[in-house]
Amino acid sequence: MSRDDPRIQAVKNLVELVEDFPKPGILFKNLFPVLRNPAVFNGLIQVLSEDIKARCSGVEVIVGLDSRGFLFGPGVALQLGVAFVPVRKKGKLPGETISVEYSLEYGKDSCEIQKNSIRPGQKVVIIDDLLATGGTMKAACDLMEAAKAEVLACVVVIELNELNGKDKLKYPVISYLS
Ligand SMILES: O=P(O)(O)OC[C@H]1O[C@H](OP(=O)(O)OP(=O)(O)O)[C@H](O)[C@@H]1O
Ligand SMILES: Nc1ncnc2[nH]cnc12
Repeated sequence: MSRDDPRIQAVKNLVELVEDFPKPGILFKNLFPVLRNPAVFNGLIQVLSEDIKARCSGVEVIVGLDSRGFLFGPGVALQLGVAFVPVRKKGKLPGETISVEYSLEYGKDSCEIQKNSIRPGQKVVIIDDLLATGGTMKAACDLMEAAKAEVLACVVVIELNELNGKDKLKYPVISYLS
């Protein structure tokens, strides 16, 4: 089981916990120290890639979420020899886009992909650093459905179990730390 993999334990040891950031009451889990340690960062990319290869047969596209999904998605896509496609927050992508709106704690936001970036029927795996309420990942799943892609799994390094983000998602969630 990958959660017990020493490469994941090494990641766990580097996660920085910051109280009351960015707001009072939030315990922020910062993965940036992992990127300062090439051996641990590489180990994480290897574990993610091995699991996706084993569990998401036929994956054709790794979809990374703006912005911290961009830290891990491209490395995994390179390992697997498949495409990387970014989901961006609104107004950042040129040309024709597909957008979906999603709810935040206060108000709404939207995210987008370039219309020609994913073909109907393509098998995709969505990657982000962390699943909290699940609103961001749900919006990405909705975008994939709008593009008629087939979502094989949602992969995050950290899942905040107490927020039940998984309940918003109808696809398998693969996570490593909580
Ligand atoms: O499950 P949710 O409640 O939607 O929260 C999880 C999202 O929040 C964070 O991103 P953030 O919006 O802070 O943007 P960033 O990656 O650009 O820092 C995190 O990287 C996830 O994308
Ligand atoms: N607790 C948390 N730590 C890091 N990123 C987050 N995004 C949403 N909640 C977060």
